[in-house]
Amino acid sequence: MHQDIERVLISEQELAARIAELGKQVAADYADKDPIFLGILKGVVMFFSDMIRATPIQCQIDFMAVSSYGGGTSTSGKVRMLKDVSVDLRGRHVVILEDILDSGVTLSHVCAHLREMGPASLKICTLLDKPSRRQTDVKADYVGFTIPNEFVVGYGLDYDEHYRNLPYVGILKPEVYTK
Ligand SMILES: O=P(O)(O)OC[C@H]1O[C@H](OP(=O)(O)OP(=O)(O)O)[C@H](O)[C@@H]1O
Ligand code: HPA
Ligand SMILES: [Mg+2]
Repeated sequence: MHQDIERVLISEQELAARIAELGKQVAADYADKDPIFLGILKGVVMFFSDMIRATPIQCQIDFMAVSSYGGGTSTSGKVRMLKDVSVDLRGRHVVILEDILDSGVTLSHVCAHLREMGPASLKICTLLDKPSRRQTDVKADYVGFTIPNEFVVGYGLDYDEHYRNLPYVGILKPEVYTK
């Protein structure tokens, strides 16, 4: 295990098993809808690639890049859009794929932006949900794991742009971000 990790919260095996289940559920719900899976970069990178391979239906993919945490462990409250969608969402069934729903500031902002584009439907699929931190009333339609109020990294999630390449989700030692 990495020296900065206090403990593994979700192992590689647990991630794979849960994503296989989520993929089956989303595939059943969207089988005839040719959905657009819209990933919110950068944190979603690993979940996105595993999730779409677990969802073997006709679909398209696209990405937005937004950032609000910078080098901190709580939201700055300001969501910077670094890359907008690049396909036409009008009349399409859109499933947002996210790594984590925490304060909800990011997804509230993203959903408001996407609704203006006139999708036929808009749903949220998040690997991790941390409801204890919520500041907005956004709710996910598909949740991989509900997690406690801890700052987690790995499997795409970062602290100050590091740890994204860990294959598991781990709790970061508080001394790493309080020093
Ligand atoms: O619910 P919230 O409190 O808004 O937090 C969730 C968002 O925070 C992280 O993004 P971040 O701004 O760190 O950008 P990144 O994906 O590039 O790491 C994460 O990937 C989510 O998009
Ligand atoms: O717990 C977290 N870890 C990493 N990035 C995050 N963005 C929101 N919450 C988190
Ligand atoms: Mg981040």
